[in-house]
Amino acid sequence: MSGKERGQPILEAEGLTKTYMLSSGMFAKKRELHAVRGVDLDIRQGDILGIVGESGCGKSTLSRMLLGLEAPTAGQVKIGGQPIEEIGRAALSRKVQPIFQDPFSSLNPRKTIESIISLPLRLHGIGDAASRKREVREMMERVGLPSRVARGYPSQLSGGQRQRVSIARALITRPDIVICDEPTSALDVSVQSQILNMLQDLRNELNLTYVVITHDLAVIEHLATEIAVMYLGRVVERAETGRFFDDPQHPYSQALLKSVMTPDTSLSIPELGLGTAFPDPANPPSGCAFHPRCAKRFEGCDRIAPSPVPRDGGGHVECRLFETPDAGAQQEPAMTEEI
Ligand SMILES: Nc1ncnc2c1ncn2[C@@H]1O[C@H](COP(=O)(O)OP(=O)(O)OP(=O)(O)O)[C@@H](O)[C@H]1O
Repeated sequence: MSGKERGQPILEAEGLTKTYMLSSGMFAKKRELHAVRGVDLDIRQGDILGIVGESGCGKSTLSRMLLGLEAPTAGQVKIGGQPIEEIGRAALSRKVQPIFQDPFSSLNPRKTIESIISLPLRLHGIGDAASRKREVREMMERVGLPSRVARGYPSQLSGGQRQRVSIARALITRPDIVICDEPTSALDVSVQSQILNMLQDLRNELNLTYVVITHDLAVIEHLATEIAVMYLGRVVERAETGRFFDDPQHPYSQALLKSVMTPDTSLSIPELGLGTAFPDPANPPSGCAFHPRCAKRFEGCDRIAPSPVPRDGGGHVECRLFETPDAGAQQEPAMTEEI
């Protein structure tokens, strides 16, 4: 489907950039760390965009900016076409809600489950005590929590139940967009797919749009309609999920997919066989940031930054191989293993 047929984006990022200034002492010169570098995204109603990449590539920084929790250094986020600075904090938190990775640390241990789930309603002054109670019970039922746990505390629940509580709390004000940062990585494997299936059902029932941040391609394959692959603060490939898994185009995406074949995807992206470690965002490689690890690099990749090239079926790939049709013929000998 073309972008036009799918209607206007509900969430957009335009040239979104975050540069942190690092100080290494009172008299030392500050250094710049480019966490997110000019990211453009457009997410349509009902989409589930999975953002994947190695630790340190900028996923969480990007999600904090999408939530309005962190101001960008440059660029902007729009919801329904309106810049988020114009929306105001209270209205914004009714439109966009986060679900965090660790349901235990994000739930107040001294509050009852009912009080935790109803907090956003109370903060926004929605309803009276009786209607809030009804809303909470209804939402608990939707997320598969038995009503008897309402008067219990987070420590009495399993990890999966705690994540159901944080999902109920995120959805109680009926947001349009939910930003899920590693929604299942703290959970037992047996519970992960239950939570992913539930997120999918809730999206259909409540007309939600998700951005799912993860290092785990299995989560993307299970849940996402589209994928954005991040590398050192850039989205280096964006595609519809099925097309991506059938035909990953960026050499980094190909290495990521290959890594899924290794057994332990639970803690972080496993060894990618790329020869060198993820680069330091405070000292990024010149040209294409991926070139030191790329088995397909060729003349100029160490000097010239690639530009996005449209992919068949929508999305883009940011690799000079696709800008220069005969580039493969000029490949430099690779220092890394074949991908
Ligand atoms: N407040 C901050 N001050 C300075 N540097 C930061 C800050 N927050 C993040 N960074 C740096 O920005 C880069 C991107 O970090 P970010 O947490 O967004 O990556 P990530 O892909 O989410 O990683 P992870 O999966 O480990 O959370 C990293 O090098 C990180 O050290």
